[in-house]
Amino acid sequence: MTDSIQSITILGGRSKSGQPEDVNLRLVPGDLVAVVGPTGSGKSRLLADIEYIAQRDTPSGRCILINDQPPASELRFAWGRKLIAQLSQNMNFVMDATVAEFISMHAECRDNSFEEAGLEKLIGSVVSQANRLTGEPIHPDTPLTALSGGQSRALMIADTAVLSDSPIVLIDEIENAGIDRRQALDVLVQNQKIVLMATHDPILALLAHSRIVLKSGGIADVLRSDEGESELLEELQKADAAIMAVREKLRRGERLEGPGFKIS
Ligand SMILES: Nc1ncnc2c1ncn2[C@@H]1O[C@H](COP(=O)(O)OP(=O)(O)OP(=O)(O)O)[C@@H](O)[C@H]1O
Repeated sequence: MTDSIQSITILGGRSKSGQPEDVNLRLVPGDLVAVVGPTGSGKSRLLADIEYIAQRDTPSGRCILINDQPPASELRFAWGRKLIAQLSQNMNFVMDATVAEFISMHAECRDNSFEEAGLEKLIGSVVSQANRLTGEPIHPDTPLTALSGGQSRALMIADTAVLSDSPIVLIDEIENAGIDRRQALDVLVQNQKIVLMATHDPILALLAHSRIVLKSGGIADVLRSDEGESELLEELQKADAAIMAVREKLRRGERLEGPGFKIS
């Protein structure tokens, strides 16, 4: 399905108070968008509108175009549930299988015509993408239940990027533990997903190419990163790296005195 979706367009509806939204936002594969706003501001509604390919028939009155057109009704309902892959914070495996068996099962659910060599290549590709994201390498013959939290998240993200046929990936904050968040977003974007990420984390929001600002159920603004924000991102990433280094020392049971860092 990814091949058949070249764009998603959000046409504005109205906020909770009926204020019209002045929005015509076209997203293409490889776009990374943050969705920001306080609790109750309508983040989930916006994402649900995309998932249902709303045709001015949801509370927000928004219209979603696929490839610049309203979808034919049979496609709307066939696509509906498959449009969005969700990556949530709680990613733990409870299946009694190895990493390679899990990837094979997922691949075969999608397409059961894989030759053994093709499958091996696919497993290698998912595992190597996952290993870009985590400090502790994953091996194909590791049991899923033996993966750490960071390794599980990395495998889920790589599996979604490489194997899921959903063109849109919705991310609920990526926890800053055991995983390289920048690489995680890169893996999805490089695999031509349209990534929408609801977040309150300034680093994640600034890693996005643009951000949708929600207020009272309406899209109040769509901001694009500028030079000032790129500089701020660099500063925040330095501070983040310093905190991570201290956290690592804490984990190793070391004392936490100097060399300190200052945020002026
Ligand atoms: N444009 C809108 N018109 C009418 N109702 C709306 C609109 N946007 C959101 N709502 C409704 O407002 C309520 C809160 O919205 P929603 O759950 O999407 O907020 P949220 O930002 O995801 O909140 P949280 O951060 O707490 O999860 C929901 O009942 C939703 O259906």
